[in-house]
Amino acid sequence: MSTPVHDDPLARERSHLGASRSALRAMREDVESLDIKDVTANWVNAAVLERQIEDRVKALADLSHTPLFFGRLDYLHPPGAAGAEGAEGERFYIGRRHVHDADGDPMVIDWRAPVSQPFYRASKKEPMDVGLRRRFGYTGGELTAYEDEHLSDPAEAEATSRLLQREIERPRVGPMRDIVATIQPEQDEIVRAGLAGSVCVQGGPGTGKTAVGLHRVAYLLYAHRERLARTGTLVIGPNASFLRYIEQVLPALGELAVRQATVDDLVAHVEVRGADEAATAVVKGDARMAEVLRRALYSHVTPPAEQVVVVRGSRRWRVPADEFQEVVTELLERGIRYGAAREALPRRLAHAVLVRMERAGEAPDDRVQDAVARNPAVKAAVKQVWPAVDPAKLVLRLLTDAGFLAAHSAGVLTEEERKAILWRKPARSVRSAKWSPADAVLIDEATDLIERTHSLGHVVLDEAQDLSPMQYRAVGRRCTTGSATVLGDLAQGTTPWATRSWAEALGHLGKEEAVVEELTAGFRVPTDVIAYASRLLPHIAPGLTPVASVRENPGFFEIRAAATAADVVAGCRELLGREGSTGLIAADARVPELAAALAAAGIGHLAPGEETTRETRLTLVPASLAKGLEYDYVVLDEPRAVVDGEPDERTGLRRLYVCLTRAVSGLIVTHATELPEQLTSELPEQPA
Ligand SMILES: Nc1ncnc2c1ncn2[C@@H]1O[C@H](COP(=O)(O)OP(=O)(O)OP(=O)(O)O)[C@@H](O)[C@H]1O
Repeated sequence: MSTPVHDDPLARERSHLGASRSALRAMREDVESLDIKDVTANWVNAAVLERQIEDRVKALADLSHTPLFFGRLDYLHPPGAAGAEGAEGERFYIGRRHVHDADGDPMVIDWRAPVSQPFYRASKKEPMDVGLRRRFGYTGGELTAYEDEHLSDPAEAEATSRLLQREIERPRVGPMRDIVATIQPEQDEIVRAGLAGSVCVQGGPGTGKTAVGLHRVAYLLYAHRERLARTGTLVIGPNASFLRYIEQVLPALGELAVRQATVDDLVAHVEVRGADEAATAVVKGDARMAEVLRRALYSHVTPPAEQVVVVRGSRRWRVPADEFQEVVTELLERGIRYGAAREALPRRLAHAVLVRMERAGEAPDDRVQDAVARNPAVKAAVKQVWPAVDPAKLVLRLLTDAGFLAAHSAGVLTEEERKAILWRKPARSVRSAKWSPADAVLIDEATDLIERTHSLGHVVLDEAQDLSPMQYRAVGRRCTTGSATVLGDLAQGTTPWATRSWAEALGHLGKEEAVVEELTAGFRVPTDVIAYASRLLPHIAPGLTPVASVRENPGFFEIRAAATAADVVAGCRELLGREGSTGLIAADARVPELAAALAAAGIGHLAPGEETTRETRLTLVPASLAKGLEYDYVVLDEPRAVVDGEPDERTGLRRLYVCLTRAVSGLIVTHATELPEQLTSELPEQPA
């Protein structure tokens, strides 16, 4: 005889799941059946409404692979009555979205709601009025398990959650997934930090920085929906393949309107077709360039040499040069943007004329002031004294005209630095110039000097350690009136201008007040592998705390000699025999040879960021693109070549650190040449 439903907790939970699904379906049908003809006769409104309805229907979809709820909280007392005798607390199911029944009573509560917070934060030490915390386990969309913690029961021992562990250990397939079911308390604190403040997170590889940043955006959009819908949000990542890897996390959380971009995308004022040598890019990325640009721009403002004479009818009105100068000085001192001041200038001159008209007994009104401001003599005077400047042309001139650069960088740049940034082959025009990424950032700075950049409500900046000071400024001006979440790892900085300290970076960003948090629990890399990679830490970022892996599965880790590319491919074939994704990471220069060897062996492969399929689970990853990505299994080819692929040893070792920390379940390091000594210093090499 089967157990009746009311005695079988799992059956009861399944029945709640079924009921929640039906309720969600009813919510969706309600929206679908809205007849907008009744609501609006205007076709523009109708089109807007229709789109909103479509979005809402999309947001209410019941996705079979994402369980509707993953947790349950039974509170001890009703809200606001903690400690009240006799009254029972409510029960809430925690999921990705809010679901209510026909009466409007909640069936599932959004994970971001305040009542959901104890699901992530409550502990035996601080139960937050939670009597029971239940986690649910699913297999193929079916609710198959649950796990209870009685937080207020002193007799119950604290235990690690098996379901949590299972989620952490699950094989990785396809793009990044959300972690709503298993956000850890220290991560949750960052996720739910207020919108007003900026947060900076230093964390080693796999500590969940990217995950935390994305969940923070989702949380902020929930808590400040209207404000952020107006002001906008932005997630910045290091490159297109990384953005492809993370792009599905926010939509899966119901957030479809978050822009994701690289810093290069943000500053794409010109077509970038060139590249700088490291020494050049370092100078161009230095914050002192902002001062050079400012000086160069304002050198266009010249003291008025003559009076302005405005002829109206039979009368002539004169604004003497010294009064004109006073207006100019006042505008310079007010610190408004170059362009705004230039726009204000004609009206200021017109005002001076109007004052004279009034003194002469006339009674001019606003229309007269407008007309005077548009008078050709006023326009000509403004053009002379405060000319329009094109930001790209300004940068072009600085980079091509040695005299102009010298004049405006005196005392700011050294002679050597000037030489480093002057183009050897001067371009004739903005269009024909071979702009580099660093040049585009300079143009962005100049653009902002002329016209204020639009500021968003919140910006998440991932892999921040690689930004130059000028890039930080470019990001900072996109959130001057908003806040930022800055994520990074000083040990993974691989650009010549990589961040040395977060305080410095936050200064360039204009967010000096940001709190710096550290995450040290590692969710990706197995213990043995992270211990091996951490041998590099004293050489690449002394003082940083090594990551402590929370994975129980020891994974596997092997170092083996591989004389040829075919040996490397053999390693890949071995790993492809296991479940999940495999990455072959190699120095950029070795990628073509390995691609050929894979093809010769009949093994198909993908490029980073491309989605793995059942047939193709191997990604060939150039070391320069490995950052931020992860694979179940990794073959890391020739560490020495990875190090040597960078301009200096420290950067090389940092690149190697990034590459060594991409594996979730297992790593094979293959090498034909000797391993870098910093890796071999502790353990003798295992036999091949
Ligand atoms: N609380 C968690 N529960 C389950 N998985 C988690 C948790 N936190 C992070 N992860 C997983 O760990 C992996 C690493 O996370 P993430 O990529 O965000 O780390 P990171 O700190 O940005 O790493 P890197 O420095 O290498 O870019 C991801 O697969 C992520 O989903």
